Amino acid sequence: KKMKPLPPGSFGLPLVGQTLSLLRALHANAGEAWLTRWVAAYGPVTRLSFFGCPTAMLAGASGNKFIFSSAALTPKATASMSRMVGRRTIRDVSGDEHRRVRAMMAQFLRPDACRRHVAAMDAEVRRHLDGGQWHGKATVAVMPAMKDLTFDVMCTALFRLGRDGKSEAVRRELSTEFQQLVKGISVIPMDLPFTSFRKCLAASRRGRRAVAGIIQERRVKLETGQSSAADDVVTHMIAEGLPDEEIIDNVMFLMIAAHDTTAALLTFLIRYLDTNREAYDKVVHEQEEIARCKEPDEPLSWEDLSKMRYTWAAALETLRLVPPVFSILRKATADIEFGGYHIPKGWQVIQPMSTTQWDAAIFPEPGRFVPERFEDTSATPPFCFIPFGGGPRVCPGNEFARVETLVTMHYIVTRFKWKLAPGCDGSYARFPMPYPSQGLLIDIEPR
Ligand code: HEM
Repeated sequence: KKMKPLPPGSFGLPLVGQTLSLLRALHANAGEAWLTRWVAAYGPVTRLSFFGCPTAMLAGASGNKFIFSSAALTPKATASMSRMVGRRTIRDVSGDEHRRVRAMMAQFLRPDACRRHVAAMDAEVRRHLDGGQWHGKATVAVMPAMKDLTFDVMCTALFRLGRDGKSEAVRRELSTEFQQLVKGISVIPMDLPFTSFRKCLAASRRGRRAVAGIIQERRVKLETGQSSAADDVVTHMIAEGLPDEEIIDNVMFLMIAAHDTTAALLTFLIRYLDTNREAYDKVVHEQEEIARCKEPDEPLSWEDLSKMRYTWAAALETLRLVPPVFSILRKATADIEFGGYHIPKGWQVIQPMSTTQWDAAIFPEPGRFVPERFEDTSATPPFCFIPFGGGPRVCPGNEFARVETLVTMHYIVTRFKWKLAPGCDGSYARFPMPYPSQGLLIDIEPR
């Protein structure tokens, strides 16, 4: 059988390839334009070189379908990510082992589990908005505030960290170390004295020690009958016999996956609602209707969340425009063929979400914020809207993120009015997570 040709494109300069050019575009929030130019020049299946690795880039819905279903593609973590969280996470295992670890997490992320998290999330969100970062403040830096909030929601709902003196100290320690170590994911992994990467590695080591302490404490409780496997994800993994090093790696990964992404979604939703008053008014109306039917201080219920259809449509539109995860990255474990081209074993395969989510043929006027597009999600063509990925690796935390987003937006919208602070233009850069300039400064006033 005659071998198909390699995809068209260029590997650019040795080692550097297109890495600096694309990273520069992402930092200038021009990544989508860069990709559009590349696809226009070479087509929907192309080759390029990224971080010194030959890479096939797929654009379009059929590429998405392929990347989510091919058994010859496995998730690939960047070297920086592996150094920060470890090499035995859910992303590093496949087949039965992957299904086993995923099931352990899903136990606490499925809709029925999320239903049980609503009360804890509600209390945590109120605690934040009543606390020093929002209450009584004239100006808020949204992204840092949202990172703090989503980190605490995750610690409370998923890891059952309490608020007593010792647990509070562990929480703050983890928060400090994670704020530092997430920066290490987006830098070149050069472990040299005085580099920012080395500082992040030190934070990662301290974070791991703190997680190891939690495992030790949970094991004692489990063995002495003070807790059960159903209590929290760490105890569950211990009861399932996962080795400690794997529990640490998975907890490190979960801690990043569970808070940074949702913080970005909330931040950009607040930004888009500020500049789209019609959508803002509809969200306010929906949330006030819910608040009107409740006693003061009565927590939100699962049923209340089901009434927040427009607010969730606005969140989905935000995920279309600014997906927190920029692209799906895989590695070919065997030679593969796609779209008439040969992709050799060992190559990276990358699928940037914007190639469908910003395609005017799929989402007319793609730069406009139109939540109505998602009022009926069945109208979206398959494999075109993929902020949570797809296939067997689809994000298992999507329901957790939905519930957390809706609870948070309910209290922000019903308690505050906001507008971008003078001097804050709402622009953002990608590292590759989107980060707004000045953390998105808003002026707030109580409603
Ligand atoms: C707006 C919020 C979120 C977005 C946009 C998001 C997006 C994603 C994406 C794109 C993937 C990769 C899928 C792939 O490679 O095919 C993923 C994987 C994952 N996410 Fe999320 N995520 C979010 C929130 C969460 C939350 C809240 C959690 C946990 C509480 C979570 C846990 C995970 C895990 C464990 C994986 C790995 C799944 C696997 O490999 O089987 N995510 N997420």
